[in-house]
Amino acid sequence: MKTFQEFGLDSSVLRAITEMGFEESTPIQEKTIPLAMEGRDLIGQAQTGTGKTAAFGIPLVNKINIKEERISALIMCPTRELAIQVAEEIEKLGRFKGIRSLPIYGGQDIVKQIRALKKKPQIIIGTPGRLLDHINRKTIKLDDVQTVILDEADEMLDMGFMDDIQSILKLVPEERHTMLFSATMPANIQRLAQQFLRNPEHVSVIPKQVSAPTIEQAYIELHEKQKFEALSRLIDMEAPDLAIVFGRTKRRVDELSEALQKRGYAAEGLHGDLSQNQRDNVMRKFRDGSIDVLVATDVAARGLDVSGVTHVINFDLPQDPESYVHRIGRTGRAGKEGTAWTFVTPREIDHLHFIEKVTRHKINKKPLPSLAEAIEGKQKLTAERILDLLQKEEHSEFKGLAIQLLEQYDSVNLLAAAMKLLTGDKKDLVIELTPEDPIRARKKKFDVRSSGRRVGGNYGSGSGDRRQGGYGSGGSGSRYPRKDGNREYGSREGGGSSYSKNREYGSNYSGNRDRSRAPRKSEDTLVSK
Ligand SMILES: Nc1ncnc2c1ncn2[C@@H]1O[C@H](COP(=O)(O)OP(=O)(O)OP(=O)(O)O)[C@@H](O)[C@H]1O
Ligand SMILES: [Mg+2]
Repeated sequence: MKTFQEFGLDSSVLRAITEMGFEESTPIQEKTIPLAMEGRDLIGQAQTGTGKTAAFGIPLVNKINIKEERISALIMCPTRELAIQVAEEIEKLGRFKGIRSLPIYGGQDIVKQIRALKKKPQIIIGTPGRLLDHINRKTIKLDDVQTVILDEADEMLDMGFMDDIQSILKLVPEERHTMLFSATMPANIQRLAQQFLRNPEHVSVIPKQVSAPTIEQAYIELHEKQKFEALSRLIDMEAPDLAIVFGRTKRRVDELSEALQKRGYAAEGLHGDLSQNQRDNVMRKFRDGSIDVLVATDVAARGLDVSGVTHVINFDLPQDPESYVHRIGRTGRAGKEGTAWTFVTPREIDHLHFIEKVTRHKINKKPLPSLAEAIEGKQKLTAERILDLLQKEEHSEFKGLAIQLLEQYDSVNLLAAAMKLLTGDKKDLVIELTPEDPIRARKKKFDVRSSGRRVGGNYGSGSGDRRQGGYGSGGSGSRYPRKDGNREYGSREGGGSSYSKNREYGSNYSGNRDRSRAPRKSEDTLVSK
């Protein structure tokens, strides 16, 4: 791999890269940085957690003229959390150069944003809904934008952001540098690329499989009713540092996070019906480790980079292979190991096979963890906690009492009783979750296709165009059942502006659906029951 010195970057940018602890470039960075520095439009695809943010961030900050007092670059992201995170990375990369960057997303006080915009940032990192809102208010002008980056481009398309992106890009000069990035590039991304990019270079570093090889993947076949018990056993057994548990709907996430709390786990939920404050709090607690289980809808599936996530558990099977790839990609990042477990009900097995086929990776079956294994795991953890405290020598105030007790009781029994108390077993607490419908795949046409030319390592699950706004608009062709207004396929963002209202997902907009994801065409492989 190349070192960053070899790219001919500005010394202030190199300094920032060094401070961030990056020694060598990752494969996607090695390929895209030189091309981006030449100003080539490109589509960049690489596995989750392999540094795509810096792959576009480094050439971008390198290029920005700090004397510029107008917005010269725009990065668009599908969710607020991702916009915040990407903005932080850009900030880090640009700090020695003195670059001004600003995240702009829904749910945050717009007046505050307008005030921050007066400081003349050169780079804006935003979610489409709120960006449009500012454009409409004329608080953001795009006439001088020279570079546009769409992070998680396929997701933005899939969420029905196409109109918003089109409206935004119409206001950006045609003479510009445009780049798209994602770990997954379904064939329909071609349409977006044709429209927005000029003679793009396809850069793909997807070796054989779409998911990072550092992720150990397994599934457990079980019935809906067994899921909660299985989850708590898994957590006890595996003792994750940090885990993300994905649920299908907001209701699921609420019920599940509450249930986990009742059982004594430090868990909280994240979905698009929470206020931005709540969302920020949950993310902060997860990042600093004050909670260790994040229960989330697909709002957390894309792009989020939290170090220390050792486990991803798909409590509910994801809707499509892309979602699977991104969800499990929250672990096993930057070369670290990770484990991804997926719960599959018997009726969903076909869908799981479809995911395996499209992602070109066999997912091994594992047995349901037994109660004995769970207990053993929990006991081990308790012992570790005790030994940890012993080493830190933070227990002196209990020594007097310990001596007294040991004079009267047997030491083994005493310690065992203390451990039982510490282990805090609340297994007798009965938890009942509202069941979710199974996801089912259509029997025929499991072929992995793409329309015409492949986009890099495209695995082409979505061969058809996805119409916009199909879901929730009353059409009968939706592949998702409509009866459950609680569904969320990833909270997207919206700014509460007039045009984004009926597609507002991220804020407190009361619509149950978080996004109007379009149905795939009939020849596609996924359908609802
Ligand atoms: N050259 C590098 N050396 C070491 N670590 C790096 C390097 N580049 C990026 N990283 C780190 O790797 C992690 C993953 O990077 P990033 O979030 O950009 O991945 P990604 O490819 O965008 O993943 P996703 O597809 O999930 O969005 C981050 O913590 C980032 O700081
Ligand atoms: Mg990313």
